[in-house]
Parts: sequence; structure tokens; C-alpha cells
Amino acid sequence: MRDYVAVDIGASSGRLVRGEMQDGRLSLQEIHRFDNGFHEHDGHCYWDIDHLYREILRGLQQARQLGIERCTLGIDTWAVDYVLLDGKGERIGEVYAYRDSRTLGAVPPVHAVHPFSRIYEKTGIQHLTFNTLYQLYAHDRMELAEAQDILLVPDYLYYLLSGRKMNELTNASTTALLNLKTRDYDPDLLELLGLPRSKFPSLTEPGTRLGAIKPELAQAYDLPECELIVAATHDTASAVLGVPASGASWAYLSSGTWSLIGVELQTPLATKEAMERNYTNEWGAYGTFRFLKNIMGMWLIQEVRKDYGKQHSYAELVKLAEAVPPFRSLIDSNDDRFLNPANMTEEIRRFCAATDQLVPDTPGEVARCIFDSLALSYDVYLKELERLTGQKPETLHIVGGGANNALLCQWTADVSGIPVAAGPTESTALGNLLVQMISSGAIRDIGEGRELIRRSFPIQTYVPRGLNTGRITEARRRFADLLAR
Ligand SMILES: Nc1ncnc2c1ncn2[C@@H]1O[C@H](COP(=O)(O)OP(=O)(O)OP(=O)(O)O)[C@@H](O)[C@H]1O
Ligand SMILES: C[C@H](O)[C@H](O)[C@@H](O)C(=O)CO
Ligand SMILES: [Mg+2]
Repeated sequence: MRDYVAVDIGASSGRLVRGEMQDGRLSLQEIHRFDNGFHEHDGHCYWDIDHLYREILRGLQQARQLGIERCTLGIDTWAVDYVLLDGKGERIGEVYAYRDSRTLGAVPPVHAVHPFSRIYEKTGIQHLTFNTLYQLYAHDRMELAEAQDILLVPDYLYYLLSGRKMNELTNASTTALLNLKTRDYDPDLLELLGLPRSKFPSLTEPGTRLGAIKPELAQAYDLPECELIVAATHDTASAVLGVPASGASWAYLSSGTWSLIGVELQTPLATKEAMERNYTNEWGAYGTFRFLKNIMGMWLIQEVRKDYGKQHSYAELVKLAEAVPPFRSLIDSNDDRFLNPANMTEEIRRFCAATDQLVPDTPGEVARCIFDSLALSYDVYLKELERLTGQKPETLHIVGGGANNALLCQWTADVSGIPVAAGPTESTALGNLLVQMISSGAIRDIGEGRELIRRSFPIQTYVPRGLNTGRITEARRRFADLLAR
């Protein structure tokens, strides 16, 4: 029996998951789960990358204790953030978190040299103020000059385990530095940053076999014999691979800290309208493109939950929201004010007051405002996706932790009129495992992998209920006014 282990680290939590084939089905076993999150000090936001590395080692030790002697291993994390290595292969400084405000000052000077329209024509990547392009522009020049290598976060974690440097391409595309035509780093953008191409390791395809964990590490920590396989190391790329879709006309919503809503394309769609509506062409595995839009998703409720001292579970917040009449208060969840406010609950209240709406008071009212606004956002962007791509999705696959939010899944079906297929929650880890299984020859391709997920995991379907469309139409109108303000 072969064992496959996925390390999936999102912005809010990380997990090691074992995948095993049993009677023609794929079973998942959570080996280890740990918290993630950035911390603020000296006026900046940083990830605790040493904590994440320790947790991976701890999870692998637990895998060994579970009897896993030999396995393949893949790693995926959130996007855009990076690590600098000096000439001795040691990390330089801390790892900035993308919600750090340092990049706000970088956008105007970058666009003074390369207007966003030119950057988009080159890269097809949406404008996010925290794209690696802007982060590197804002980075201390001395540190950049001292760096011999620039690795993205999951590349660095592979490096710590194996000693090998690589730059996995699905995640590299989120830097907004890769040229769609040459499929390599764009020389004009590197010149703007004053960085030679040599500072970035070679672009590497998901499925590449990277070799074993360093023997001294495996021995020191009593780890299983792992063969490292390069996953689709951008967590959203893995999440999309793990979507249990069949047929041609489907859309996905990777619903976690972010809501990433989009479709899988075989060629990029970097048109003027796609740029104006800020859609991205992140590179997928196996030559695909993830044409999607970032929506500030469960980050909103995560922060509200923290504002209330985490006294409510997410399930309890959903229950409280269910008791509140819908559509009383709405927000534009993609408003920059929600990127990293000191207090999300207060920021939501201020937004509602400033837009002459009922100000949500209780945790249930705030949660309802968030979920109603997200459902309306999904509806708006699903209709935009159809217009931009000419494809009308017959099903919206909601994967990730948000698939557990029955209220929002049903509401999304009701508002958009598109059936929702919710699950698996751990689609990211599953997509990570599928790449390992394809690379190991256990399955032929991603089509077979998605079919395997379909028959191995429950999918909850939410059908549009044809509710009082007058109320939904009125809410849509109010929401459109908010987006246009
Ligand atoms: N039982 C539940 N009921 C309602 N919502 C839930 C439930 N469980 C999880 N969630 C939602 O899922 C979110 C976490 O999703 P997920 O686990 O996919 O994120 P992550 O992988 O930790 O982070 P990232 O999105 O950065 O990958 C939570 O913020 C919460 O809103
Ligand atoms: C910052 C990125 O847009 C973000 O990480 C998103 O792409 C993602 O990966 C969500 O998990
Ligand atoms: Mg995740």
C-alpha cells in the first residue's frame, strides 16, 4: 500500500494529510493540524516560517508513529510571499506577510514605469497591491543585493527538507513577474526591480520528482523515508485540481481565507475587459490557466470571530446569522479597507453607516451581513465570468472550509440561480495528493483523479429554491450601487 502525504498550509491553518487507496477509493487521514497566521512587530506583518517548518517535521514524526515508513510528500501554501537566501543558503531576514502595508507605497512608482495595462498584457495577473512585484519593489535594496536566491514560501519549505532550490510555476505565476508569452520571468519587470534572472531558480513543473529528504534530517528527526514530489505549490492551484468536476461547464469557488472564484482554461484570457474587471490568469498544473478573481472571503468572518475573542465557532456564527433577516446590511467585501483593518467588526459597521444602511450590531447581524455580501459577490462574478469567457457554468463547485457553511452555499445557489456542489473541504490537500499519484503512476491524469475524488467523498448539492426574487433583485440593485460607488 503506497502512502501519499500532503502538506497544505493556508493563511489560517496548516495540515498534514495522508492519502491511501482502499478498494478503489481514496481515503484521507489527518495526521497533524496546526494554526497559522501572521504577527505584527516593528510596524510590519510577518509569517513565523520557523514555526511552520517545525510543524511539518512534527507532522512527519507523527506520520512515522502512525506506521508510515515510506511515502511521497508534496507541499502547498498560500501565494505571493517569498524568502531571501544568502550565498550560504541561509535565510536573510524575516518573511513578510502579504497583508503588510509596505507595498501600498510601491504601486505608484512601479506603474510610473510600467502602467498596469502593460504589466497585465505581459503577465495576465490581476492587480493586488501585495503581488510579489510590488513586495520586491518595496523590499530593502541591501537585502535584495545580498540575496543569492529568491524562493517562494513553499519552494523554501522544500529547500529546507531537501537542500534543493526550485521555483514551482503555479505559485511563481502569482508574483506578477512571469511573461505569458515566453513562460519565464519578464526581463523588463526584473530590470525595474534591479534583479537578475539568476536570483530566481529554474521554473519547475508540478509532478517533478525532487528526491529524498536530507538523510541527516531524516535521521535526526526519525522521519519516514519520503520522496519529495513538487505539488502544485500554490494552494489554490491544488484546490482547483481537487475540484470533483466532470464535463465542461463548471466553475469553482475555493472558499477559505480568500474566496477564489473562477474557471479552468486551456489558454489565458488576458483581454482588455478581463483586465478592467481585474481577473487573473494564474498558471495551473498540466498547462491549464486559473482564470479567477480574488474575493476577500472568510478572512472577514475570521477577523470578526477574533474581535469577539473567538467565543463562537464558525458553525455557531452561521447559526446566529440564520436567525437574522437577510440583506439588511451589505458591504463591498473587496474594498481595500477590509484588507487588514485594526478591527474588522468596527470597519464593517463604519462601512454600513457611511452607506446609509442599517448598522449591524450583534455577531449574528455582522455574520449575516458578511454572508449575504459574499453570496451577492459570487453572483456578480459568476455572471461576469460567463460574459468574459462565453461559458455558462452549469454547476458551481464550492471547495475548502467554506463548503461547510450550508447557509452561504444555499444562499449562493438561491441568489445566483446556479446549483452548488459543496465539498470536499480538503480539496487543496486532495489536489496536492493527485499530483503525487499521477507522478507515481497510480492514476493516469487529473480527469481520473477528479473521478476518484467524486466516488470517494460526499458532495452536498444545493439547488436554487426560486425564492422571492423581488427581494433578491432589490438586494442585487443595492449591491450593484455599493460596488459602483
Ligand atoms: N463548520 C464550519 N461552518 C462554517 N464555516 C466553516 C466551518 N469550518 C470551516 N469553516 C470556514 O472555513 C474557513 C477556513 O477554510 P480553510 O480551512 O479552507 O482555510 P485554510 O486552508 O486554513 O486557509 P486558506 O484559505 O488560506 O487556505 C474558516 O474561516 C470558516 O469560515
Ligand atoms: C495572496 C493570494 O492571492 C492568496 O494567497 C490566494 O491566492 C490564495 O492562495 C488563498 O489561499
Ligand atoms: Mg487552504
